[in-house]
Amino acid sequence: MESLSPAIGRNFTPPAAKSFSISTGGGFRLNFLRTNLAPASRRRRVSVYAEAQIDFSDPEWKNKYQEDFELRFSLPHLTDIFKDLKPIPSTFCLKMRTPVSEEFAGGYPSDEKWHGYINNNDRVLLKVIRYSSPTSAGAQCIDPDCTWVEQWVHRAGPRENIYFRPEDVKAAIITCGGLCPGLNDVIRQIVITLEIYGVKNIVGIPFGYRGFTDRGLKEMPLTRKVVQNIHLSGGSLLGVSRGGPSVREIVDSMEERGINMLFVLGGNGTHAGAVAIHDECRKRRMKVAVVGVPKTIDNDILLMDKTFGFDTAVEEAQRAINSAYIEAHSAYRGVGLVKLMGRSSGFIAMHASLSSGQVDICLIPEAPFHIHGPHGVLRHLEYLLEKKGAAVLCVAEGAGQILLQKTNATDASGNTVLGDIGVHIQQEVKKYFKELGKPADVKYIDPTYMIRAIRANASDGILCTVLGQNAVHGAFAGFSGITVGICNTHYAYFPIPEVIKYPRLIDPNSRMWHRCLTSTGQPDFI
Ligand SMILES: Nc1ncnc2c1ncn2[C@@H]1O[C@H](COP(=O)(O)OP(=O)(O)O)[C@@H](O)[C@H]1O
Ligand SMILES: O=P(O)(O)OC[C@H]1O[C@](O)(COP(=O)(O)O)[C@@H](O)[C@@H]1O
Ligand SMILES: [Mg+2]
Repeated sequence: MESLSPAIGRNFTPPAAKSFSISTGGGFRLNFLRTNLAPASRRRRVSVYAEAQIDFSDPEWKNKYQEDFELRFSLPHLTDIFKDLKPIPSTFCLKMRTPVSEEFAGGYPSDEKWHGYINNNDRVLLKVIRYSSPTSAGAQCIDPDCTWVEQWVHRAGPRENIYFRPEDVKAAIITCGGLCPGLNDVIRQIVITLEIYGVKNIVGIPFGYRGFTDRGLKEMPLTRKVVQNIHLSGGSLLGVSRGGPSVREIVDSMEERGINMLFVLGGNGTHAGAVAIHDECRKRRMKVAVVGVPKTIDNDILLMDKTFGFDTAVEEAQRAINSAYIEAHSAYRGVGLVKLMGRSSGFIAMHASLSSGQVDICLIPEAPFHIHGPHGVLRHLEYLLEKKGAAVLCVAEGAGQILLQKTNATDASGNTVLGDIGVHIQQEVKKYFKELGKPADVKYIDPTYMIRAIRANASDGILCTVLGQNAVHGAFAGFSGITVGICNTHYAYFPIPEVIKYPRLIDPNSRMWHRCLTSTGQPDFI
């Protein structure tokens, strides 16, 4: 369960638009705009935050909210810019199993009896819990009464009509940011699906966005043969990087290379880049589809059940926890300490703690804690050593940053370089027990890069397959500036800005975090 923007307050979903307003009692103000359903481009243009309050005494507020939601989640489409663009029947049909011929003289293959296409009006329900009160655990409410408001997003999948002739397509795939299990699986599925549509010109851009401009980095031709076995190893066939050229330089390079489909695999930074590329292409009136596939081991993208690689990371993290447990329990007054990834969200730490059942203390960025003092982590550790003879701590890398010296350093992408909370806790534990004059044998494990570099497990393999295929379907359907995700076990397209407004966080009042606390038995460290 993600928490909401701290600026808005945990029980309220941030909507957008102007001309009617929501009063929240939380002291924030939101505006709504009443519009008739206009073409997607026009609707998006008018959907903006503004400064007025939603009036819940207005009997129409719910309808207005839903209209605005529809507007915010409408998908940018090539026809927003190219009004006269005419679709053609899809070349994607699984009844056509033989290789697509070089010439499409006889028209594109199709089978009228095949019901494998998604209707453009199909929708997926975004929120499935009906909270009856804002005080229900983890409740996300729009109004103070927590009224049920349906929120629908666009169903992903192949459409009957497409907006690119496969022989005109030059598709490029790029992987940016840090590694994540499953990148190769997604690359592989994108290539395979493009080929099924009949695309022959597919390339990989090496080492993230910098591959567009760095001299000496050549694009890599991709075929089914090239990608056939790449999912058997971790990492990215194409390589990754942070930082890189400006959006203008990237789009210049795309223009030069004749790229008209770009598949961008990355996290929130990469997706911000993808939106900027999409906007720049529109400005230049380039007929380009930019489609993202969210890649973040931290699982910090909004609105999705999970992102690919997360399950694998949890499974691998659990192994590290198990080692820490064995070390701690085999030592005299042993303390096992594991640091896991999670820049601003503690999902891996929470899920690995839950799945292992071996963790006594789980620390995440979303739940503040004291190390020292009567309610601090060290005092509880002392209690655990007395009671159980050993203890296991699991800490997310972004936890407790307030306790560390700030460096103000940033990486090439502008992300803050975090202090090492794992090392800090290790030192503090040693110091504390030394001063107490009691033994404590601390074993510290930092499996970060080992976790990130492994290949995807079976469930992530399937997730990557579906996301990769849907990314291609979205591009052929003429959408651009969108991304794809799993939503209540179904697959949906989202306009990119909606999923990167802020990092998805654990709600400390959610059932999942409460379950974790139940499992570890840890107290509040405040
Ligand atoms: N706001 C932004 N606008 C455009 N590009 C961005 C933005 N933020 C990050 N990027 C680019 O996206 C790439 C990946 O970003 P990074 O934050 O490292 O990883 P991630 O995508 O996993 O969050 C980098 O090449 C970076 O330059
Ligand atoms: O050392 P690197 O490569 O910069 O990566 C470290 C960061 O990558 C992450 O694993 C995930 O970051 P991204 O989602 O941006 O790739 C963070 O948890 C961690 O802080
Ligand atoms: Mg990021």
